[in-house]
Order: sequence, then C-alpha cells, then structure tokens
Amino acid sequence: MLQGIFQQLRFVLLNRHLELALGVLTVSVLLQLTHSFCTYLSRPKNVRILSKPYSPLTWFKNFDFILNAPRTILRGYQDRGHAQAFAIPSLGEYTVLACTEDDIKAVCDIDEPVLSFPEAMTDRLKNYWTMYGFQVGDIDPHSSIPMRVIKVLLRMHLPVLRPVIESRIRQGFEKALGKGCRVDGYTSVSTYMLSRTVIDEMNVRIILGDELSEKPGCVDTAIRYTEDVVVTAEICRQLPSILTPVIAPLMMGYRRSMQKLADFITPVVNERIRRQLTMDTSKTYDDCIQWIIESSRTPAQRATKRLVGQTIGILMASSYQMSMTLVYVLYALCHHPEYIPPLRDEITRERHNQSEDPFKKMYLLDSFLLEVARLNPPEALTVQKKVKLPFTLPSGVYIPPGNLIAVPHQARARNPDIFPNPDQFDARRFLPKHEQQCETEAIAKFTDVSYRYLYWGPPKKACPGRWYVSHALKQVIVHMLMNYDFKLENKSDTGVFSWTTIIFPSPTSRILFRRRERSSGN
Ligand code: HEM
Repeated sequence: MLQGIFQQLRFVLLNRHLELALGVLTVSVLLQLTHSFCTYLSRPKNVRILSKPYSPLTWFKNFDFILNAPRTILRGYQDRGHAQAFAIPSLGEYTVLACTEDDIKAVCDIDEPVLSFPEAMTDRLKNYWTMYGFQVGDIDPHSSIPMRVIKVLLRMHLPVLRPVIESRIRQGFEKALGKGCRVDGYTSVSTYMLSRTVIDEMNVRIILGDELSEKPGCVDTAIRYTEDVVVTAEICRQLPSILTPVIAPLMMGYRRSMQKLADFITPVVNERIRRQLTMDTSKTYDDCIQWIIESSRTPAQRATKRLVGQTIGILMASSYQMSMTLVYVLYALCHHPEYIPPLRDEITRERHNQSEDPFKKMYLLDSFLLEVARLNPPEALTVQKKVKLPFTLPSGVYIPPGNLIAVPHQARARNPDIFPNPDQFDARRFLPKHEQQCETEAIAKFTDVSYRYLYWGPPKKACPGRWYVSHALKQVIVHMLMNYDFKLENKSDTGVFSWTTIIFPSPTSRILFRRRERSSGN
C-alpha cells in the first residue's frame, strides 16, 4: 500500500505541475485563513489594536512588520501621548505593548507560569534546531546553570581575567586592522567587522578557554555560527512552525557552522570531564566551559551533548548585542569627538590612582555608555514574554494565552517626560550636576537596572551578563582611546536598519584607525 502511495506521489510530482501548484496555493491560503481566524479569536481586549490580522492585506502587513516594526511601535507609543497600552499583530500573534508605569511594573514582575521569557525566546530562536539541541526545560528548569556561570562565576573572575581580556582585545584589533586597507595614513576597516572581531576574540576566550581560542578557525567559526542562527531563526519565524524541522536543519547545515563549533567543543568537554572524574588537578581553567561542567550536577545536565549545547547557547547570548553596542560606541565617539579628551583624562587620572577596580571612578565612561545604550538599543522591545495563562494588565487590558507582551523600550527612550531633550546625545546626562557630588552621591553605573531604564530587561531578572559586558566594553574603549585616533570614513553612513524588532547598524560604514603618536602602551 505504501508503495502505491509513493508511486502516486511520484506521478503527481513528475506530471501534474499545474495541479501541484494549485494544491500548494490552496493549502497555503487555507492555512493562512485558519491562522488569521485563530489569531482573531485570541485577540487582546480593551486595547487599541494598530491593524487587523484578518484583513486581506495581512501578508503585506507582515512585510510591514518585518521592515518597519520599530517605526510602527514608535508611532503607536507617541499617538497616545505615551500613556496607553496598544497592540500590534506581529507574525502570528499579537504583541501588546505596556506603556504606563503600573503596566510596565506588572510585566516586569510577573513570571512563570503566567508570563514566560524563555518561551518567547524559544519561539524566536528555535533553540532546538539552532543551538545543538539545547532546550530550556526540565533538565535545568530555572536556568540555574547559566545563571551561576555568568552571574556568579564569570563576574567573580573578572579581576583575574582582566589581563587575558586585554591581550584578546589587542589581538582582535591587530587581526581586524591587519585586514584593512591604507587610506591617507589611516587603516580603513568595516566598523561592524572590527567590532565583531574584537568582541568575538574576547568572548571565545572567556567562554571556550585558551586552547580553543588559539585553535585556527575557531573564532571565525563562532562568528559564522552566530550569523547563521540569526538568519535561520528569523526566516523560520516568517514560515508556518510546521516547516521549522525541515527548514532550520537545512539552513544550519548549509555552512555547517554549528556542527563545526560542536566539533571544536566536544573533545574539550570530554577531556575536562575525564580530568574531573580522575581528580586530575594538574591544570586549572578559568572559562565558561569549566564552570558549566562544575555547575552541572544531574546525569542529564552532564551529558556531553547538553554541555556542548549549553556552551553554544551562552556563546550565542554573548555575541551580537555586544558587538552592535561597540559599533554604536564608535559612532558616538566619532560624532561627538568633544568627549574624547575628557574620557582620556579620566582614564589617565584613574591609572595614576591605581585602584583595585580601575573603572570604579570612571563616572563619565559609565554615563557615556548609558547614553549610547539609551539611544541605540539592539531591539525596539524589551522584557518580551509569552502569555501562557490569561492575563489582565493593571490598566484593564486583557491578553489571552499565546500572545506576546513587551515594553516599547526604544520609544520610551525618546519620551521627554522620562529623558528631557531625548533626541540629543548627552554623555553627561547620567552624571550629577556638580563634579564634587560624584564623591558623595550614588552615581549611575552602566550595569544599573530600573523600571525607567530597561536596557538589561526586568530589574528583578535582568541580563546576568551585564557585569561582563560593562567590564569588557570599558576595557575595549580604554584600549581604543589610549592607543588610536579614529574617525569615520563617511559620517553620514551610520544609519541603522531593522528586521522585525531587531535594530542593526549599517553594514557599509567604515572607520579609519591610526596609532596615536604618544600611545600609553595599554
Ligand atoms: C550589550 C549586550 C547585552 C544586552 C543588551 C543584553 C540584554 C539582555 C536582555 C534585555 C535580556 C532579557 C532579560 C529578560 O527579559 O528577562 C537578557 C537575557 C540574558 N542575557 Fe543578556 N545582554 C547582553 C549581553 C549578554 C552577555 C555577554 C551574556 C553572556 C555572557 C548574556 C547572557 C544572557 C542570558 C543567559 C540571558 C537569559 C536570562 C534568563 O534566562 O533570565 N547577555 N540579556
């Protein structure tokens, strides 16, 4: 019987092209209609919805969401005087945007089983297919392993890792600038590629350790892998989820970056486990692979594939947002060179003081980073959560399960009631009015979290990597400022483009670097 079905299928595929095309079209239209109807049934109530998912133009509107989501969200936020929640149909569900202080606090503070951040991320990143089978779930239900590794162990080791990070930064700059071309005494490089190379040189060492970061091809494979994940996940998001098990492996298999990365990591994991089991302490390690192994306790957590998937997951979480932030730092320094001399003075002063934490009193640097991040978030939305149980916001908006909820972070950063003169870049915005107050008042740090400034997510469960990000980015900025002069090749080439709610820096921008004559030798 099975043979008969295959023969019929073969016949249709070979001889009935027209019927086949019509069949595919009919199934697609039926799927879309069913989908629109289901989306309509689960629409949020008591809230303004910016457009209707069941209109015949839905597919075009999906394109609008893909290409213009940050602009649509900004308009929706401003139209209502920043004071009311609103909803937009995204790609198969509604995203409700919480705008009032009470709504925002509720979205930040309410978690599983009502609202879920991991589920929103799983839907988006298709972890199982893009992170070597890694899934959040029963094996480590509260993500305690990555939390301990990043929030406790990595943060604790930052002072001892400082020289290692510094040498990786130097290596990253040399590698990126080595590929540049000479222009009027400067070296011209792609701003994005420079940032990626420096950040990934550093992250690969911190996460995968000395041995792998020195292995030829490992850093480049890591860069290719994170690019592949973003492209694969975003394409799968546009298609019916039933196609993910087919499309995702095909796309991830095209350059084989995930498998190659796993091939680099697996023998190292196995060797480290062997050493742990035989109590061989002849070598010590200070990297995330080691801390993941030490933090994994149950047999399921300690399975090699799970340990490799967990490592790859952390590598992915650490990569693209950090390099995008470095691009925006470069743009800000080039567009506002007036901040370069005071930043250099602050660095020189703190070097003379030789304090244990060299960044503790670099107040301007913290304020500068807070301002760069305020105006250049990597996403238009923050605190993105999937609604798992029916949920009503304090303002009365009712959201059925299956929808998304989030805070319009980028739009809020331009709200004059929260940040006066919001469109102006002011690197001193987060500093007290008088310099003397820096010694007596609590000064804003780049790692601070608050309901007003949600760059790191919800205050009670914010990004665990923020201390590493802050520390590492400050080291990169200090290295750049003290060793190089730099300027953009074309100042107007620093725009951004968006794909759904992700905001990317322009890939065409180029930057010119030249060694400073009186380099401090950092
Ligand atoms: C500029 C760089 C970064 C930004 C802007 C950023 C921002 C965020 C945000 C907004 C969240 C979501 C929190 C939530 O809504 O619950 C998050 C989660 C997370 N981040 Fe980061 N992040 C950055 C870098 C990193 C790095 C370098 C690491 C790892 C070393 C990391 C590890 C994580 C992890 C593991 C989570 C999930 C936390 C959870 O499950 O609750 N991030 N990050």
